[in-house]
Amino acid sequence: MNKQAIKVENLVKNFGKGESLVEVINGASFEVNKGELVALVAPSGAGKTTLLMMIGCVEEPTSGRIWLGDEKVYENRWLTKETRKIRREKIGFIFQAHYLIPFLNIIENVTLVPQTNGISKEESEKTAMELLEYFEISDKAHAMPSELSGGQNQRAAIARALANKPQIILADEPTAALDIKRSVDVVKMLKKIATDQDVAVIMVTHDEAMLPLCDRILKIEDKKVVSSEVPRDTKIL
Ligand SMILES: Nc1ncnc2c1ncn2[C@@H]1O[C@H](COP(=O)(O)OP(=O)(O)OP(=O)(O)O)[C@@H](O)[C@H]1O
Repeated sequence: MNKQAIKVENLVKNFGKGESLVEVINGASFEVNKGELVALVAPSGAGKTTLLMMIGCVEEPTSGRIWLGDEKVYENRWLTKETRKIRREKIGFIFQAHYLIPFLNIIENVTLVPQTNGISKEESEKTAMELLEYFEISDKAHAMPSELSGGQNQRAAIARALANKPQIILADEPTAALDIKRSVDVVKMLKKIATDQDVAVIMVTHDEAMLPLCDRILKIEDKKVVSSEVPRDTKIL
């Protein structure tokens, strides 16, 4: 079976035109395998979120090629009209602020996308409860997001990202609002998901303490993407 979950070839992203042209990514090529947790690091403004949003079929690249699993989704244009469908079926997003819907309880938040995808209420609630149990917040299933701690809300947001059984998780600074212990918990959880469910996870982070918990680092350098090993000698909690 093909191990590749994401492949990007010669990707280019510019914003604006003429004098106001901003080149953000210029010729990025890399792959991420199933089961891998990869940290995406670069200075502020270097294009981390932009890159994540292109892989997530949210931001249209300027040129290049993107494969998600075996499917080529972009070659100088989106190869499908239904980028939203690809997003819904293949990708789970996790953000810094958890973005749970405040007027829905936790289980309603987690079942929203599967039900939008046509999964029955019963089946989506069964899967959601399994996920909430896995994340040790099943007792909060009927609580509102405002009744949960920051770490519990972030775990609920990860459960929501997993509810549509994505092949790829794109996490944009998922630990930025958490203290070190909770951050370590979240990153270890992402690694466990990657391993247990053969999901590819790309996690944007500014926190060097999280790097030893990842499998590999992708850095944006000179508008390209380079891969490096994680520092193994740093001791973490
Ligand atoms: N819609 C847009 N229009 C014009 N320029 C944009 C747009 N979105 C992003 N940019 C520019 O692209 C560059 C990369 O932005 P991006 O948010 O991807 O960086 P980042 O590495 O995620 O930064 P940070 O770490 O601060 O979140 C920045 O110079 C930004 O100003």
